[in-house]
Amino acid sequence: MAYEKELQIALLAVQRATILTKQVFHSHAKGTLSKSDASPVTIGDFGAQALLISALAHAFPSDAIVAEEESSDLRDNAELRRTVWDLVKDVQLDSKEAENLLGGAVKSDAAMLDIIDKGNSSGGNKGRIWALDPIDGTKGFLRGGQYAVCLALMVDGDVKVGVLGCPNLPVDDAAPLSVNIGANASDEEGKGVLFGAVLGEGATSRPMTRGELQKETKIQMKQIEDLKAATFCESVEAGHSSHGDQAEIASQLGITKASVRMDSQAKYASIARGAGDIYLRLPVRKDYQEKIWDHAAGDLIVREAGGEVTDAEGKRLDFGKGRTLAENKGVVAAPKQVHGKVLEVVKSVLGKK
Ligand SMILES: Nc1ncnc2c1ncn2[C@@H]1O[C@H](COP(=O)(O)OS(=O)(=O)O)[C@@H](OP(=O)(O)O)[C@H]1O
Ligand SMILES: [Mg+2]
Ligand SMILES: [Mg+2]
Ligand SMILES: [Mg+2]
Repeated sequence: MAYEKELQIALLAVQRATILTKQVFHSHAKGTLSKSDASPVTIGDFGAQALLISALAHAFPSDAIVAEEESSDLRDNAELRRTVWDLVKDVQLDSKEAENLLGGAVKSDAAMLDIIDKGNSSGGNKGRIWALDPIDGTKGFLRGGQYAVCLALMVDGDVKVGVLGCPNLPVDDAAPLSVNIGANASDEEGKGVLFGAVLGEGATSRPMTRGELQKETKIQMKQIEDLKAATFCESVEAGHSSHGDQAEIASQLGITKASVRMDSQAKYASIARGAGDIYLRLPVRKDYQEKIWDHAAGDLIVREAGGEVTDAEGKRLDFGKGRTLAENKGVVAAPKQVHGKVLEVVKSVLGKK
């Protein structure tokens, strides 16, 4: 199989990072700060980024990394730095062999800061670049909703490997998507899934563990004949995608079921496994550029499960333009056989505005 080592390292690294995020999820103090764009970041985001990059830098030292967070808030705040370091230094996988593949523990708090900042690549369409989001859906994470730990490898701008760790999604791929899935999240027994895909080799899911990887199962999007019966997923935050446009599109497609709102790339994962059918993310603000780490893994997982992912104009998402999807607006993800129909309605609704 192509990219076998990359997939294995990515799955283990995401699994290890989720041990840390789950620990923070269950702790009272999440160390939340507000970033310059008013979005939140927590000790879980910093800690998970340090663990992910540490693993990548060990296994693939020459690869570039585009990651969401940077260390300046921790350099300016000794107490916060200590809190994150206290988490990072102790988190390890139960399997010694797996932990060795990731290079073991981070050496010191100073090394941790430098590791976090290795995610500062400007991206592009040359060579091997990892795109990583330590906690996607930080608002959801804080609210007790869905969140995802996201990692993707691009080679010359093309996504080759994608991994999503979703601690609060049910393990069972066939579990119906409840409308509350984005609100009443928990990581109790039976929750926690690792999704993976390699270009040309299909997509899989497996239960998340604290050690060795469990056996994977192939996932496929649901074959829908009748769009009226479709379930569509959208963001929780009305500022992240246009609930109004999405409701209008759904209504024109004849969809009668209420949308399922959840944070993070758990939306891509949920449609890829056939729990939902369609993911609509239509822009609210014309000037917002989507970040590559919010889409790279999900885009590949959906396409490898039999779906098509484009922007609102029908263009493939272009991950080779830097840290953002500078050439794309919005996301329309659906099973291949109905994507054209969905896109037609998206264009018509947006065209009338
Ligand atoms: N204005 C605007 N428009 C679109 N997207 C934005 C915007 N602002 C932020 N973000 C990014 O949205 C990421 C979370 O997306 P979600 O789909 O999970 O959003 S939601 O919270 O469920 O509404 C979120 O990722 P995280 O920061 O990793 O949580 C942001 O990168
Ligand atoms: Mg963020
Ligand atoms: Mg994100
Ligand atoms: Mg994030």
